[in-house]
Amino acid sequence: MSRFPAAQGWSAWPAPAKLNLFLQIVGRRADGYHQLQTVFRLLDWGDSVFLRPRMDGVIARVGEGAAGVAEADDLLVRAAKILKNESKCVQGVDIGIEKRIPMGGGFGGGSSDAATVLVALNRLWGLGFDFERLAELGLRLGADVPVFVHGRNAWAEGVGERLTAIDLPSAWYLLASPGVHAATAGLFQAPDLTRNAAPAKIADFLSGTALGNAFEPVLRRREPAVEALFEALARIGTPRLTGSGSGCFVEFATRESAEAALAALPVGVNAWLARGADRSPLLDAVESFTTGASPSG
Ligand SMILES: C[C@@](CO)(OP(=O)(O)O)[C@H](O)COP(=O)(O)OP(=O)(O)OC[C@H]1O[C@@H](n2ccc(N)nc2=O)[C@H](O)[C@@H]1O
Ligand SMILES: Nc1ncnc2c1ncn2[C@@H]1O[C@H](COP(=O)(O)OP(=O)(O)O)[C@@H](O)[C@H]1O
Repeated sequence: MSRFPAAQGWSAWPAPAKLNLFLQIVGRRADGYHQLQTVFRLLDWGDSVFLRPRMDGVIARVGEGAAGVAEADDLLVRAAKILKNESKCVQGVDIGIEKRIPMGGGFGGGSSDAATVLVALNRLWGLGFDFERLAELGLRLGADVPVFVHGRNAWAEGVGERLTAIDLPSAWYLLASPGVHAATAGLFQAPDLTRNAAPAKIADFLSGTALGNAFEPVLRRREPAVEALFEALARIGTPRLTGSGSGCFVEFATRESAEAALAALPVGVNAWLARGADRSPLLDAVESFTTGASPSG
């Protein structure tokens, strides 16, 4: 039984993971932040966020939360606080999470959790903010939050907030984690990171000429566990890094081929499968909520 049952007022909302199918750095802003070009692919797999509005104005995390993350630092809680401050809403909310997305793996779990809180609470509190406004608020929490708010696979520029929706072919992914936490800030500072790549076009990605990840060579040199994972995954396909790592993935056209690859991996590789999404399952949950049906709890 769920720890957050509908009978006790909880509603359940998906927070999908993402992959970066391509990532390069083309420059730097005056404040030092790096300007990227990347392709975000949303997955039909991720965390589950549970929300239960409360009338006393308190925002509280219920249950364990993301391992090792203090309540005040939790992106779930910070997203709810930003929305409350901006809207002057008098309501509060209890927040629960079933965490599946490994933290610090480049799968975007924290950012997606935050986006789900923004989008779902906007409905539950009846605020009527549009997605643009929610994405702007989300950007204050992290560069990956806006794509999760809009819920479409996207080509992204700027720090990841200038989004162009793109259609991607259906695909299955073998995801793998080497069990090391890649510190994003440190990797952006790495002297051997290529940060002046020639700008690519969406067509370069779609034709398959732009598929690399600028962090991949840096992380493979720094982390023996990442290099070992790449070598193991190379036996079943073409491994790639997501985000700033340390998570990796291999793309397959069908579920059957992904399952066969998973079965062929050496024992001890921490890998699992996920389907690429056409659009975020969060959008479906919000739309069914609008039409009067309650999301599953
Ligand atoms: C690399 C990407 C690709 O999707 O994803 P992840 O690997 O984190 O999932 C993102 O750009 C991650 O953006 P974001 O989630 O905002 O990064 P954070 O961990 O908050 O950033 C930590 C630090 O990295 C540096 N940083 C971050 C983003 C950026 N475009 N330029 C930077 O220089 C800044 O010093 C920042 O303080
Ligand atoms: N709800 C949350 N889920 C995951 N991480 C969170 C959360 N709230 C804060 N964090 C912090 O954000 C960091 C980055 O997490 P995450 O978004 O999962 O990885 P990545 O940015 O590599 O995709 C974590 O190491 C953790 O310190």
